[in-house]
Amino acid sequence: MSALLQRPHALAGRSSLRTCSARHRRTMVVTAASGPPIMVNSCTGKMGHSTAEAVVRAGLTLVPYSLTGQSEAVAVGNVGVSGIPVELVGPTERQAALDRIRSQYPDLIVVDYTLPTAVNENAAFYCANKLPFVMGTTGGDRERLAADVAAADSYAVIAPNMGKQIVAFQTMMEMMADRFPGCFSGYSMTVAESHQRTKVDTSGTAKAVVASFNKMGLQFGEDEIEKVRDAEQQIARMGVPERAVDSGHAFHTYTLTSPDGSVVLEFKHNVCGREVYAEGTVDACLFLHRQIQSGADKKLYNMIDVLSAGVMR
Ligand SMILES: NC(=O)C1=CN([C@@H]2O[C@H](COP(=O)(O)OP(=O)(O)OC[C@H]3O[C@@H](n4cnc5c(N)ncnc54)[C@H](OP(=O)(O)O)[C@@H]3O)[C@@H](O)[C@H]2O)C=CC1
Ligand SMILES: O=C(O)C1=N[C@H](C(=O)O)C[C@H](O)C1
Repeated sequence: MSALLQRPHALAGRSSLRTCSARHRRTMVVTAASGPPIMVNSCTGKMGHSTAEAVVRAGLTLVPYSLTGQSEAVAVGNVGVSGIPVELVGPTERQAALDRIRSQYPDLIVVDYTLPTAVNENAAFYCANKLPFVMGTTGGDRERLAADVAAADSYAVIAPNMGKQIVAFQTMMEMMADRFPGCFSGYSMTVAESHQRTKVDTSGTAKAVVASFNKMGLQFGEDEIEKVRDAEQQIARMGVPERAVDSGHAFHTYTLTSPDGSVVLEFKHNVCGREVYAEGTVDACLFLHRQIQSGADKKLYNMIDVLSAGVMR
């Protein structure tokens, strides 16, 4: 019997899916529903694992393979997602593995929740293989990312936040910027974002919201966003519940103040856990599948497109 990684980063012994998974794999192939098969990279991470669980919850086929990084998890062989063994594929085997996977799941859509350092290389790999993908990973060179997708003429949804209600907030900020450009001219702003201490980059969501505030007249650079990663501050100052400090949270506060201090506006969005993003990621996959099936001319989307299409559950 295979030893599985039942939770991300909880290595549970060494085994190889090749020796034990035929029975499981047969089980997984029959779970096919009306949507596309979805391969989640990387199921060893917090977001990847949660998204893979959401795929299963939605009754879609979870492709039982996951591209991952260099960690020892690859040596263990597989990770358990809702009882399904998912084989981990390291960087050196990924092309050969993908060729095999594609012959079994020709319509697959890839989800990427990896690390900022992997974003561009992974996207280049998906583009080179003409794989439609949903990129939830933040950071990396975002301009290059968009340019690579455009050059490859590939289908993709790229967004720093997949949570329906947060995407709605982002949309509202974009609309406000379009409708009232310069409305906060002269105001000053502070932005604080708190995340689990393993988060290496500055929040991509905060960067996107700051871009809208810039259009509203605020002079504010991405480098001025305060990253809160200290547990004591997270609890005492940001109000993060203790249980969410390490397991995953995203608390954002944007405070806008008039030149004389007489007017203050505060925008806040606080999320504990991963589920809201995971569910939105499944919506993005279903949306992308629909666009591909209809042969849509537009190929590169963000989550505001997905929300605006009215397809978020
Ligand atoms: N768009 C959205 O709604 C959201 C986006 N995010 C973003 O998702 C990303 C991941 O976050 P989170 O899951 O918390 O991070 P984790 O650190 O928990 O997971 C990252 C995973 O990426 C894997 N990895 C590293 N390098 C590669 C590679 N080259 N190819 C494939 N896999 C690789 C790691 O595996 P290994 O150890 O084997 O290297 C690890 O399991 C971040 O950028 C975060 O900002 C997070 C929440 C919501
Ligand atoms: O790493 C996280 O956790 C999150 N990352 C995304 C970001 O960088 O904005 C989305 C959300 O904040 C959670």
